[in-house]
Amino acid sequence: MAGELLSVEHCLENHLPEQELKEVKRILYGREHVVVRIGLVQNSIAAETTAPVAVQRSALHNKISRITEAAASCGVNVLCYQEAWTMPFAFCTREKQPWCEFAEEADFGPTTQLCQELAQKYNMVIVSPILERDSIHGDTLWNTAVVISNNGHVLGKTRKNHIPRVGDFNESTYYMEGDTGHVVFQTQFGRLAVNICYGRHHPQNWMMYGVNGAEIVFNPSATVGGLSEPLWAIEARNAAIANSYFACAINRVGTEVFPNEFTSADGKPAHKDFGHFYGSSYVAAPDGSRTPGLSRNKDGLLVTEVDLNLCRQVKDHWGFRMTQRLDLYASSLSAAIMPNYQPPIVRDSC
Ligand SMILES: NC(=O)NCCC(=O)O
Repeated sequence: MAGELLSVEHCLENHLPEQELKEVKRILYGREHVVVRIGLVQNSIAAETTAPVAVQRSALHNKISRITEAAASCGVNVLCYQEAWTMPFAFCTREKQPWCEFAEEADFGPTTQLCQELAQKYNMVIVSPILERDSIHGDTLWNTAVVISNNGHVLGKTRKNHIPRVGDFNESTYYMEGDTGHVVFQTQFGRLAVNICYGRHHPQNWMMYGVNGAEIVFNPSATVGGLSEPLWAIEARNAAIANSYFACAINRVGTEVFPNEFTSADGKPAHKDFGHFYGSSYVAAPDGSRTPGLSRNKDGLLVTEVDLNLCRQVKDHWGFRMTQRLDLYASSLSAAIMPNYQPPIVRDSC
């Protein structure tokens, strides 16, 4: 043998077949900790809202392709974009046209095709939240996240369960309440789920992804400072703690100005913008720690490494999942949703 041995590991890696190497490493070093590099993307729109739909979408495709390349150069394994990333957040307008034209098929639309190319090229799982057009079911629109495996295949889709009816978030005008339940996607880099935007105000929505085994739950959002900023830092972080998983909150940035005025039905003057989308994307861990947030007004890519084994360590330490008494709540809730339900309120008869 020429020269000094570089290291035992190097020698093993060079000479052992993959499966045996794994087993030898387990015997030598103990259980392998799964470290996953997560990327979150927050961005402003890339063209005027008056530009043709195809121009607006392609400008966003270009911007996001560049950010995805940057994520790849940081070694990101799983990348998630913001809610309805291919379009301005036009739901405030209540106009159907041209905004419904942004909807596209989840399985084979142009955005999914782009994400498939990127996922395969960079060996990266991509979570791509879009406005979905489901032509098989009567052209129904949904607010959907498409999950693309790192081999470029569409792993599946999950739809937004809770639709906001607050302020200018008039989203029920555009798409239906999701019908995919609380799907969890087993990927090479862990079990992922997606709780889209307004679902973050519903602890039971977060909870169900945990019940179904998620280790990382993304919350791609679009929300404005005047409405939700005081809640932002709390909700995903609390979800991570309560459910012993990693929670990743993503919000878009900038102020989007629309061609026609709309009102907020509050007696105040009509206006053309939604307010400021405040970014501030972050990742929270099951032990309650969190990353700093991204900027309130700049495009950003947050890259963070997470050890998925922390989910189990925290479960064993705190026991929140073990003590959560799902049986108690299942029977209480089954009773509470009945039309003739009488809440067990004990009243003072005097
Ligand atoms: N997109 C969306 O669901 N926004 C609702 C506003 C919020 O939840 O802060």
